[in-house]
Amino acid sequence: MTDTLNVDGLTVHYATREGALQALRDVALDVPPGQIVGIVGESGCGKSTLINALLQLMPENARIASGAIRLEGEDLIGARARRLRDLRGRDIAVVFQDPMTSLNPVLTIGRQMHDIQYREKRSTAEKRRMAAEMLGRVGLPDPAAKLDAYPHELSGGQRQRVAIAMAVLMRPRLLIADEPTTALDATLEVQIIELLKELQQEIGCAILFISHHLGVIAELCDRVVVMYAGEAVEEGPVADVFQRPGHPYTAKLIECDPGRMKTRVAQLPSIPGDLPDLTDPPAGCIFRDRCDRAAERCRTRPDRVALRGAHWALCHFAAEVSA
Ligand SMILES: Nc1ncnc2c1ncn2[C@@H]1O[C@H](COP(=O)(O)OP(=O)(O)OP(=O)(O)O)[C@@H](O)[C@H]1O
Repeated sequence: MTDTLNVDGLTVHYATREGALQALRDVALDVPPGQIVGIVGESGCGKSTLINALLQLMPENARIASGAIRLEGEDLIGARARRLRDLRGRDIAVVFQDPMTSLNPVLTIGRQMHDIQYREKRSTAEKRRMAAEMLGRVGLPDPAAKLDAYPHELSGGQRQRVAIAMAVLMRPRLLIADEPTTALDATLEVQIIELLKELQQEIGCAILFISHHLGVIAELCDRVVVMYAGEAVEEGPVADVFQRPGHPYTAKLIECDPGRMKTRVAQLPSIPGDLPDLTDPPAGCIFRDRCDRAAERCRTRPDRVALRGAHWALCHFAAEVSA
């Protein structure tokens, strides 16, 4: 079956005064239909660059040096601007950390939910009914009245629910959720995660879920991709990756504070050292300078080492780390 999203060998550079900054190097990932794939990595690992590339909304100094991005087999990098607008308006929905990114402050919620159904052949009354029903589904009290409210009249949690309701109303093929719960308190976060799970099962879309929270990824996702300094360094089924990581970076994240897996602390554990300079990344393993296991061999670039099932890690010692 064709993957909903397929990213292959994606390399993105930013032009900077110091030279080309290699924000993504040879990143590959697949999101199969109906699955939830998580992406985890510390700040600067390239998550935003990846999302912008997926949406083909990149800053002027960005350049896709190589690779392919396919939505159900259709190449997005070569797609025309009009086709991309169509895809973004219907097939790819995004829920951002700050719901105001996707809500228009000067339009009522009802108007925005009406507009998002622009391609549906429904009457205005029917669209309004569908919108209210969706607001009810995401747990907003008094949904019909909320349609006449402006975004600033709602709380942050309510706005995020509206953003999710709007995304789901699109019935997208791919939903990209970019840290959608990071700004919310823990109780709300649980509710939003439950909601995403439920709606995903209902509409059957694939989800790419970006988060700093290892616990949330563990709870929500089928698979996880761990990113470090512009590279996907490990990927596999969530339980397998978190229980038996094959990359020392993943192992370190988990080892630094295993309690976080349960308590969902909002930040990734900090591990000693800094990200490498991406205008001049080290040859060989990208994690070498921060890794306890670094050896002479790590001066050469590791290949993917296959572990159990569809689990791999980009480390010469993956089999030992995982054991
Ligand atoms: N427009 C830009 N020009 C130059 N460098 C950039 C630009 N945008 C991002 N970068 C650099 O690219 C690298 C990846 O950044 P990116 O924002 O994708 O990471 P991130 O994982 O999303 O981090 P965060 O969680 O902090 O947003 C970083 O080194 C960042 O400084």
